[in-house]
Amino acid sequence: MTPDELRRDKEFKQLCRVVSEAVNRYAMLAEGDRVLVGLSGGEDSMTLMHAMGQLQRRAPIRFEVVAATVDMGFASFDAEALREYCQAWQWPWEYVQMPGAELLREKGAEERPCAMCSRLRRGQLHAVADRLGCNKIALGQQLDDLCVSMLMALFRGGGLKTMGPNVAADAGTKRLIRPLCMLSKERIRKFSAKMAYPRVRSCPFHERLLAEGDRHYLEKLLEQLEGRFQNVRSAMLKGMGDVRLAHLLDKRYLDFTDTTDPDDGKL
Ligand SMILES: Nc1ncnc2c1ncn2[C@@H]1O[C@H](COP(=O)(O)OP(=O)(O)OP(=O)(O)O)[C@@H](O)[C@H]1O
Repeated sequence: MTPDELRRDKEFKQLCRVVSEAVNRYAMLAEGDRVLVGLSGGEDSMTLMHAMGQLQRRAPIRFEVVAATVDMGFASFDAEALREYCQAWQWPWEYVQMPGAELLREKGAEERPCAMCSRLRRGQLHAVADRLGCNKIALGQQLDDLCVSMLMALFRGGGLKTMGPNVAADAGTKRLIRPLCMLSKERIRKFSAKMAYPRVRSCPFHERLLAEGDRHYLEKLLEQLEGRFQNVRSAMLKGMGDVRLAHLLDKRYLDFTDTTDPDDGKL
């Protein structure tokens, strides 16, 4: 697709409308921001980069966008294909390499690699953001990721939480933003199919994580739930934005002297 075709594409326009709504709702962008987009080469972050470009053209504020890719040193990661794509779309692109595969092996983290892998990656992204003077880092997590994280935290006893759309990072020196937080994976996938993104990635643990990983298990569960609860992702999005503290069990937020009934007796 050419840049002109993309700008006219109906699906892309609709997708950007949702991104723009999320950006406004959660005050993700401000005049003069320098935003580093974490570009893994996957369809979410590639789509995020396109959407950020459109926002830049359309938004009443001015902000800069740079993409950054951390090459973790996994065999067959095709950085060249990504470089070519970035060049073709004239995206400013930073490329950093780190011996991630080696570090995972040394630390014996290959059994459960995700947490350490993302911690290492995050460190690199923050370093690039500092070097380039970026005050925000945009990540490509979408609505399904937020729903799955919510369920994961709940089922593992990690509290009622998910990935926030706009959170302080690095001791408050930067903010992490997630402009795709209101878009389902399905919509991004459908759009991505038209874009012919290069196949650049190779997580060596992918097959095993698909078969055994909790995240993938919960992704499948979310799909099953959709069969029973229509628009379950939208319902969860609504729920995550509508916290009823008085009906939860966290004593920090309960007032035992309050006599008003927040839900008028109904649960
Ligand atoms: N190697 C990387 N370099 C830069 N940013 C990355 C990298 N890997 C992940 N990210 C960022 O972190 C986000 C979440 O990571 P995650 O591992 O869930 O993504 P992914 O499934 O590998 O790719 P995507 O979300 O782009 O489809 C990505 O959307 C992207 O913004």
